[in-house]
Amino acid sequence: MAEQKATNVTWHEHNVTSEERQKLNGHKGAVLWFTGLSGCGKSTIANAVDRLLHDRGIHTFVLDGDNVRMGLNKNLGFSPEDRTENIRRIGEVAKLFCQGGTIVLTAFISPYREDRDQVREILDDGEFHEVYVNASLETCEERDPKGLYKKARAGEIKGFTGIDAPYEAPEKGELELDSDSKGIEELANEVIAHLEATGRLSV
Ligand SMILES: Nc1ncnc2c1ncn2[C@@H]1O[C@H](COP(=O)(O)OS(=O)(=O)O)[C@@H](OP(=O)(O)O)[C@H]1O
Ligand SMILES: Nc1ncnc2c1ncn2[C@@H]1O[C@H](COP(=O)(O)OP(=O)(O)O)[C@@H](O)[C@H]1O
Repeated sequence: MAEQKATNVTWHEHNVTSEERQKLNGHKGAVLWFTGLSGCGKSTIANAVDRLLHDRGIHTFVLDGDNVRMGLNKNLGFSPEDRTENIRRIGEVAKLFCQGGTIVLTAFISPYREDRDQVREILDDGEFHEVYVNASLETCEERDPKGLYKKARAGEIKGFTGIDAPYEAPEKGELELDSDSKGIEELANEVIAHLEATGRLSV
């Protein structure tokens, strides 16, 4: 948990309530937290779901690993402490989007269970949906779209998730996607079905 440094700060209540935002949008806010190894399909699936929802008139936004690391989190690397801070900041940003009524899709490895649980903690009941994109290390290494596994195996990248840094799979996630054997379209539709079943796509 990051400590509160600033003193003399006061929380301001919003004038427009989240119920009013939901009514305007026609749906609730949510955080779809995709987690899994590099190359498991987080980004591709999140963007496919984003497209399907957007085309149905749902307000969405994707927060993506590499993009956030080039801006907001450009001062963070891949040490355990930096990964924790990366996820903490992204969790807070996702919370703001969610409060604004958006369905946020995040695509970060987020390897530590405790860090993901912390994000769950700061959100209201029903808002956080941990989506485990389950692809074996073998599958991810085979895909290796950025050639990073090859570099990690060659010792050119140290502390690479799944090779010489840990990945802690979800134990109580809301949804698990089999990215070893199913295609993007099928998996994206499973996510939509989950959102429908949990009532997030209506008021
Ligand atoms: N050491 C190491 N370990 C894992 N990944 C690495 C590393 N170095 C660079 N990359 C690239 O950074 C992407 C992961 O960033 P994340 O912000 O999702 O990581 S984390 O959640 O903070 O662990 C990850 O992208 P994805 O493939 O999209 O997951 C990699 O491309
Ligand atoms: N279920 C899947 N079936 C086949 N190919 C996939 C699947 N999921 C992802 N891919 C492919 O694997 C590669 C890595 O996917 P990506 O979404 O970048 O993963 P991540 O964001 O988890 O690193 C991409 O080339 C993507 O098209």
